[in-house]
Amino acid sequence: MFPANPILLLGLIVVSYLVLRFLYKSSALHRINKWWRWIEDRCHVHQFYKVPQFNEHMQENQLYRKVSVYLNSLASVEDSDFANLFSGNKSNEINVVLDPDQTVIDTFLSARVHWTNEKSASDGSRALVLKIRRNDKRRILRPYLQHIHTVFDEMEQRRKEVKLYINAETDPERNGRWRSVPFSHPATIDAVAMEADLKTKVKSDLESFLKSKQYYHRLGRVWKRSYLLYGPSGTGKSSFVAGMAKFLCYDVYDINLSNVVDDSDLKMLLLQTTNKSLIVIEDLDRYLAEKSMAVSLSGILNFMDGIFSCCGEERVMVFTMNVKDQIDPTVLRPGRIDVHVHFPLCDFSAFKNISQ
Ligand SMILES: Nc1ncnc2c1ncn2[C@@H]1O[C@H](COP(=O)(O)OP(=O)(O)OP(=O)(O)O)[C@@H](O)[C@H]1O
Repeated sequence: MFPANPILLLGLIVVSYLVLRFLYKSSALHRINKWWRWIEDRCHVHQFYKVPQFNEHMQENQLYRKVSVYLNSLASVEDSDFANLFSGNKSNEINVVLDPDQTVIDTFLSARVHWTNEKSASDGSRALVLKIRRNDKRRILRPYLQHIHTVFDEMEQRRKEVKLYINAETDPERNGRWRSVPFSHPATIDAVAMEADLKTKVKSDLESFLKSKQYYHRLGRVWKRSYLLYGPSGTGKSSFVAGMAKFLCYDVYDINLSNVVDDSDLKMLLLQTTNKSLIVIEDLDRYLAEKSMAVSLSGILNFMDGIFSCCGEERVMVFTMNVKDQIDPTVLRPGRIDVHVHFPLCDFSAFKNISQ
């Protein structure tokens, strides 16, 4: 099959290499692939769905915004012939935005869909037009739109600036009102020195919590999880809380129990927190040991697991303590505390990690 003459064989290899190099350099393979897809598309009946930028009352269509953010995040946007480059909100962030009349291809559950960015010649308004094969429509349309919603929500969550809310106000008139500041704590979970296995376990526990909405709903449970971080002072508990908030991209509500007037004030504070938040009470053991607590033990128990703690979802509660041995076991029972994380005094390897 191959020429016996070595010179001919060498010539054949060189020519094949040059042909392949030419095809690759001239984007001919890319073009052939495009033409093939074009021919293939002509062989199917399609259905079109328009997502206009504005409704008939000229209000912005939220779905348009979601689809547009979703499409601009796809790697295939970069394959379109024209795309615009914009700087993003964060430094080093560059956004690729589809130009009018450009088409981007997406794949979902092995079906290919096309989105075209249309601009109306009459009023300049835009619309995104979804082209989907009629055969795939029933199977993928709804799950695909749901997928776009989910991806959009995740992206928004990652992009938003995390805030720290504090109930620091001692003025009785204003007590119970949250004050917010940008949360700029430099700690990350990775930067906290602790046993590697334990860190991995906590990270994967947080990750699976984020994905467990259906699981909690199926069991009829509120989508929340509580952590107890305990160990001597100065062992990294507060830093770990900051790392958790950053990892989850949740706002932090730091409850200072000294500024809480009574049980119902604590209730109000909780009711005024938002979903997707991390609610922290530091040094709970010290507070529970105080003789003259403004908030009763039952107030604390209800805060952790009572009926009003269920108003809202996707919340993580974190309590820190120096020691948990003297604590009333009802405070620590499962449901009130789901995960216990011990922060021992630094050993030599942890010390090395911190001081690096
Ligand atoms: N394991 C650790 N990993 C990284 N940094 C640590 C660690 N332990 C302590 N530090 C550093 O020591 C300082 C105190 O840590 P942090 O406030 O997180 O401790 P804490 O356990 O919350 O203390 P307290 O109980 O007194 O509030 C911080 O600057 C933190 O960066």
